[in-house]
Amino acid sequence: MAVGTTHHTIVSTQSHLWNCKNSRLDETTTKVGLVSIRSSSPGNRKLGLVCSSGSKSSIIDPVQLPSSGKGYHSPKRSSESSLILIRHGESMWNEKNLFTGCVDVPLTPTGVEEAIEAGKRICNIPIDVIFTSAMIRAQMTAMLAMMQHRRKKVPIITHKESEQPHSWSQIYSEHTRKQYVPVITAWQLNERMYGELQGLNKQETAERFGKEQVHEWRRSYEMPPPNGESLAMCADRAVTYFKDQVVPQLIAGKLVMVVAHANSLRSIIMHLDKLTSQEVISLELSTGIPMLYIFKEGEFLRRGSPAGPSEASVYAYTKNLAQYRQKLDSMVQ
Ligand SMILES: O=C(O)[C@@H](CO)OP(=O)(O)O
Repeated sequence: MAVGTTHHTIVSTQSHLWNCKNSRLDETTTKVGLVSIRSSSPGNRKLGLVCSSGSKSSIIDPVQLPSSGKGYHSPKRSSESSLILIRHGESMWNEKNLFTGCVDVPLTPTGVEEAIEAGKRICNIPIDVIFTSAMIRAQMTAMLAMMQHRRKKVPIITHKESEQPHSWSQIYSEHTRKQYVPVITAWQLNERMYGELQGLNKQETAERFGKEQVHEWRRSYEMPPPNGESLAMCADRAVTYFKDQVVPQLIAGKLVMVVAHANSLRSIIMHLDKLTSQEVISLELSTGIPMLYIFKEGEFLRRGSPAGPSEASVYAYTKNLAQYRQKLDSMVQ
């Protein structure tokens, strides 16, 4: 099956990327499966809708986050940056339908294809710094995606676990330094710890404990699985890390990519989109689909999933991205 077709199938079986409770599933959007999100508190936020036909997608109505002054404050108020979020490609335990959590499982060949396809979709979007979890499935995805980037910068993992690996990995050429993208790995972005469900089959667990109980363990905000982390506990570390380490990079004008996991990213998206604990129950992320946010004047503006490197709508939103793409077009590859 062609890579592009694989993506469409995956997304449409899972119905959506951002699908919140009470969301309206528009028939015309199900092909790539993105739907609008209705806010539970009317007037708080406008709907964002990405719709698709064939292999193209475009954004109809960008999300407006509240302009209540609660956003991040940047010293350079006019600065604008972008944030790409990607859930890793299919892992060997996704394929077997096993609870994975903090077990460090690699990608399947399909996951490798998904990562490459994700890279093609974002190959015109500049990336200055990459954050991944400490897990191999996220790191494989980040590296494979970067192989597709037109700028051909080399992603290099930054080892800061102690002084020695850090000092032993210094780069002594200014020219070479300009040609790399630092990859910062952080356990805080790891998948939620699934406790005693890790390694169990999801279907068999639902049969044993009941579908509703298992759904609550998997999707509710507050309820942890037995001896594992709830989404709230996962958010405590993942969102804290995001605020402490990722946001300062964006404020400094850096273009950032974060490659992580279904639930660590659900907690981050819940924060970015200001979803309630009810709304986040229905938030599902497909493997290997990039999601773009523009960070502007201290606010995150969700821009959907770039369908391909030449998708005009992604670049139409920001002058910087458009200029960067023009520059890439004019460069001899
Ligand atoms: O098993 C896991 O670690 C996660 C992600 O694959 O499962 P869930 O579908 O419950 O988010």
